Amino acid sequence: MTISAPARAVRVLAAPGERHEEILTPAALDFLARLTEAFGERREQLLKERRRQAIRLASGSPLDFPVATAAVRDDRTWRVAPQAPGLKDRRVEITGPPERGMAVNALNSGAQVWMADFEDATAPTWDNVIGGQLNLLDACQRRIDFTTPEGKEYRLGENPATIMVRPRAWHLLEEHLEVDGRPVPASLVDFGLYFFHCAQRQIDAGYGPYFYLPKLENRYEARLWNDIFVFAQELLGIPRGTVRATVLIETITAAFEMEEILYELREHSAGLNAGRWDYLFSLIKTFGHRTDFLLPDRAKVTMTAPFMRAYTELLVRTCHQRGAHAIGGMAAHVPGKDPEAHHAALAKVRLDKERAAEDGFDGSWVAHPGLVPLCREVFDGVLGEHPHQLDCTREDVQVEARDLLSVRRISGPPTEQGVRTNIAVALRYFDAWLRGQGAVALDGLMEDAATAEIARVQIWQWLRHRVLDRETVLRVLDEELASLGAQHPWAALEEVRELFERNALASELPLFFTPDAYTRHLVRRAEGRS
Ligand SMILES: CC(=O)SCCNC(=O)CCNC(=O)[C@H](O)C(C)(C)COP(=O)(O)OP(=O)(O)OC[C@H]1O[C@@H](n2cnc3c(N)ncnc32)[C@H](O)[C@@H]1OP(=O)(O)O
Ligand SMILES: O=CC(=O)O
Ligand SMILES: [Mg+2]
Repeated sequence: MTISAPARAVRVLAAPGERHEEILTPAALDFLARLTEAFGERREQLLKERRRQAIRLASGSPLDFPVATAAVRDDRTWRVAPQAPGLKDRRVEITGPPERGMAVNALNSGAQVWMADFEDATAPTWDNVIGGQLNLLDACQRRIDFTTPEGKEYRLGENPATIMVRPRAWHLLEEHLEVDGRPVPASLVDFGLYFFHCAQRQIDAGYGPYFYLPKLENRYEARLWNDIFVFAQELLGIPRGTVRATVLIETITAAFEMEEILYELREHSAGLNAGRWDYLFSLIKTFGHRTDFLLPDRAKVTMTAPFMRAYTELLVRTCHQRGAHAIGGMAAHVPGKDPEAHHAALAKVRLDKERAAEDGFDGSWVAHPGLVPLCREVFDGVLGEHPHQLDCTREDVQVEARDLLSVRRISGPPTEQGVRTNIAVALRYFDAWLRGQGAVALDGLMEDAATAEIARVQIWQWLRHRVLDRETVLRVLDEELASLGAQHPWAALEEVRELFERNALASELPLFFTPDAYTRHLVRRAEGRS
């Protein structure tokens, strides 16, 4: 493979780690430089457009299905690309960070797909980012087997799951790589390195380079990804249309452009996924200033709330009308060690998967290998021998803007327990994230960047609407920090407190906690070495 030199070079601003040179090859860095040159500016324009849209919505502009694209929605003839090898049957998809042991466990779990996650489940330390790429490269080459110092063996089995990679979202930067003195967009790093090293290898193995795309806010961001796919395929001599990508519908604005997002990506589309946690976060962030969007304790905002039903049913209908898979999101419960809690968790996950399968979803996410058999059993019950239920076109579903925005029916103030839980979750998650762990089990629930965002924006929203007072928050904050310190004497309590205060107590709500926390705490720059 030859790539002619780009006008500008990538500088690596990190000390060389073990085997990093296998990923950060001159050709791979040139490829990243080309992607950055071609798309960096457009990304910045789109981030500005996000801010403009947020201001319009905050000042009362209505959110509705776009008039400008009515023709795309009305045209019943277009369909997305056919299902690619390894993506026809997606009844169970396991997600998790691309950490080595978890990668082997996920690939062997019996799920059809492993979503290797650089986004919600990964704290983007440099070692996690490059280590994750190494694990993907090793998995593609079937050389990922290893034995731990304690003697535990990890061996890749015969029928591993199909790999889909979720790069970090558009708002994040990778500060250990620079082009022209500026950090490289993290999405381009995660996409680009995996594509560069593994696209051809995956094709040779009978699959392809497959992706999950997080936190898109509109059709223009989908168009940007499509253009990146066309460009990357052309540059590396990979046939156009080989890439497949499933877009997470996990922002409130994207829910109004599901058809358009599929349309923009149609030659590379592998459907949509209902990313419920970021969706709730986005809803609170976008409309947090409005009293009719005051949400109660997180535990009370379930998938049966009418506005969540409208969102998931519209997603299934939209996908199936266009020949695309609809994949259900994540139930937060994970198996526990205590038998009673374990059974209760499994029962809750089962209900969630049953609802998804009956609604017409073609498969669903699980957070843990122990949930794979349950999810498979539920979807087997509905799909049988069929790989999907695309013929369930949900003509019965009619969703209007007000259905997606009808939060008032469940709105209300928090309970004291709800406040404490949010503070505890945010603190414990921040602590784990600062130590390089992007997903944790807390009180039987999977917590990751998306759920931590909900925890801190709910506190912010409740304070803003004066259904919670600052003294209570500060008192509970002290108590929960003390409890965290007692359980984890190594916890970075001052940094955790600061993160919480900056992200939950500021008068202006930070859009995400991750960019600032990353720059302050995770970046470990060394002198540039190239
Ligand atoms: C909102 C969203 O975006 S959802 C998608 C993003 N979030 C995620 O992907 C979270 C995925 N899940 C996880 O990371 C984990 O399940 C956690 C952190 C919640 C819990 O992990 P643990 O505390 O290690 O659970 P537990 O002790 O029960 O694990 C038992 C074994 O299963 C493995 N395991 C647990 N979850 C996974 C997973 N998702 N993938 C692969 N292996 C897993 C563990 O590594 C462990 O393996 P080992 O015995 O070889 O060490
Ligand atoms: O990424 C998934 C979500 O629920 O957020
Ligand atoms: Mg998400």
